[in-house]
Amino acid sequence: MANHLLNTFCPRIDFDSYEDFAENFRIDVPENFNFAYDVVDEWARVEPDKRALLWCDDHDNERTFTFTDISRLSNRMANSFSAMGIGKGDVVMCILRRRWEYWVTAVALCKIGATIIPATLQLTKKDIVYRAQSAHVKAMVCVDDDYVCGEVEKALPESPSIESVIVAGGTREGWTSYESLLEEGSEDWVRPAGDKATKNSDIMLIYFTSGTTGMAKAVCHSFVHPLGHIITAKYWQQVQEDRLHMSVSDSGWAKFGWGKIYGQWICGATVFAYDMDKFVPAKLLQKIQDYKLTTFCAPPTMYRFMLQEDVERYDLSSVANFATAGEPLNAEVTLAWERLTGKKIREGFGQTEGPVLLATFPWIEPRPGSMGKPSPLFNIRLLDENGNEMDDGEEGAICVTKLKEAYPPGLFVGYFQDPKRTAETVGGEYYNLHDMAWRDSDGYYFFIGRNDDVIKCSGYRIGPFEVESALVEHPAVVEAAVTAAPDPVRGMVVKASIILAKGWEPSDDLVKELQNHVKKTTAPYKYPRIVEFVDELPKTVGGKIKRREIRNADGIEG
Ligand SMILES: CC(=O)SCCNC(=O)CCNC(=O)[C@H](O)C(C)(C)COP(=O)(O)OP(=O)(O)OC[C@H]1O[C@@H](n2cnc3c(N)ncnc32)[C@H](O)[C@@H]1OP(=O)(O)O
Repeated sequence: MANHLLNTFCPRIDFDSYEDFAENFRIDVPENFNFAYDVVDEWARVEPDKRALLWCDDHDNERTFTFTDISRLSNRMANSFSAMGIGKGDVVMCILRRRWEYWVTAVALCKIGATIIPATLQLTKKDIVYRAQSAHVKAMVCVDDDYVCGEVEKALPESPSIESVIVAGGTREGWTSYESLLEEGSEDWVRPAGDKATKNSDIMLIYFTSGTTGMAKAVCHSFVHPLGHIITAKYWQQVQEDRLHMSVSDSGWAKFGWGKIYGQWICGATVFAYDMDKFVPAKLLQKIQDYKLTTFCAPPTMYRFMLQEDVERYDLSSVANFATAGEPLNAEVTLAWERLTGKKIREGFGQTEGPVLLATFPWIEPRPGSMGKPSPLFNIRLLDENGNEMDDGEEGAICVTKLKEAYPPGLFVGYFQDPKRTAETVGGEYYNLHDMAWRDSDGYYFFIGRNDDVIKCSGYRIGPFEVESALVEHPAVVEAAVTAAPDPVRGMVVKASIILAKGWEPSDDLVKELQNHVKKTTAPYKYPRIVEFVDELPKTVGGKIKRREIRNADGIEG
């Protein structure tokens, strides 16, 4: 029964051209849409043996889950979570790497109507406390990992809202075993009705993501969010029903939502998950070859790392479509990839705040350096700081406009319990992404850079203020400015310009010490890979650090 679900949500799914698609694609959002019942359980009902997930790791473990398996296991977990007192609107944070339990947990919480916070394994105690306190986290579900569980245990005394800690993939003293919860939970679960049913406006998911100032912001997605990813999966990644799709991402990132669950399952594709201990480019290439993946997506940095291997040695001919997003893809990379594999890489663009916004859709010939054209779900415009629309060839900020006319399905609905910031950001006519771009006369968009201080490095989004705060906690540092600096492999890296305290001298040892200090104080991926000791920092009259000046001196526009 091909495309059974897509046809339910979209009046039309086949198009003749990009123009036809841009004009006529539509999603009809059902009332009280719930991904767990309306997608997972629905596939289990109509095609019980349909494969949902093929999972493997670095230790010869491999498991296949059908939609029926995910449906039953999530029923069990929903019952166990409920027995632990987790109900509709409660918040559960998951640090599960790419373990299969993540999928079961996400679906179970969706069934209950609870809110999930996916988080990366690199979080420190401080990050966990901050998230637990600001979102009133009631339970933690974590992978059995000494670092992860250790940081959570350190965070518990300052996180009084956390009532339960659950460990997956092992057992630990003081932690409830995930396996035992699965065993104990009944497989009978009835979709709640009335007040207990989820509404489209309820919060399904919160991502914490870096901004320019302060700690990470809590970006809220409603229960409608998964539908927005139909565009991401079907028309950008071009996933195929019953074929394997792989997106490389830890479950803590929005990229996981983009590539490993929502749109893929709505399209009936099988998610391929490789729960790697560490990213080893050769092993990833081997998996693509061995499992004959049909569609593949990874951040540009991973393609750059793979290109340092002997790519020609691998048979990647099963892959019909390669995609990328997360940071700009250099033209040289896409050209080198095409030379070696015969396929171009299709770039997409978006943020944690929504599904794919611009992409090289199927009818569009990829242009090196371009991220493609707008998704039909969004009224994308390039605007100047006064909200005026820019012409072809002119630089403007990418904005999602006409929010008041029709709020696009999949776009975030605000910041958790922060109505002021929500109103300022998405409460008006348009949402400004603060990403600068220009458009050519054929309608292709080209990324220029951020017009704020947020750093994109190796596909990560890093707020300079968090790193500066970590640095000034060290006695050697009087002041620090954190900016992006270009890097051939990682795109950008974090650079710290530091004024030392009296009595401290620049040295390689001190650089290492400061880097390790940041790794311990804030998530390790944020540490400055370049450290420069300076006598003074460029400042405004008001004393604010002019990060832009440092960036420009390093050759970065904007
Ligand atoms: C569209 C989107 O949303 S994109 C998706 C979101 N982003 C991503 O998925 C990120 C993609 N990028 C990556 O995964 C990585 O950068 C990779 C795999 C490409 C490269 O990985 P690595 O170079 O090994 O590390 P990474 O960039 O994560 O940096 C983390 C650093 O902290 C270190 N580190 C990691 N965990 C810890 C820890 N618990 N304690 C101390 N140090 C740690 C790492 O060793 C690394 O330091 P090093 O380079 O000095 O060895």
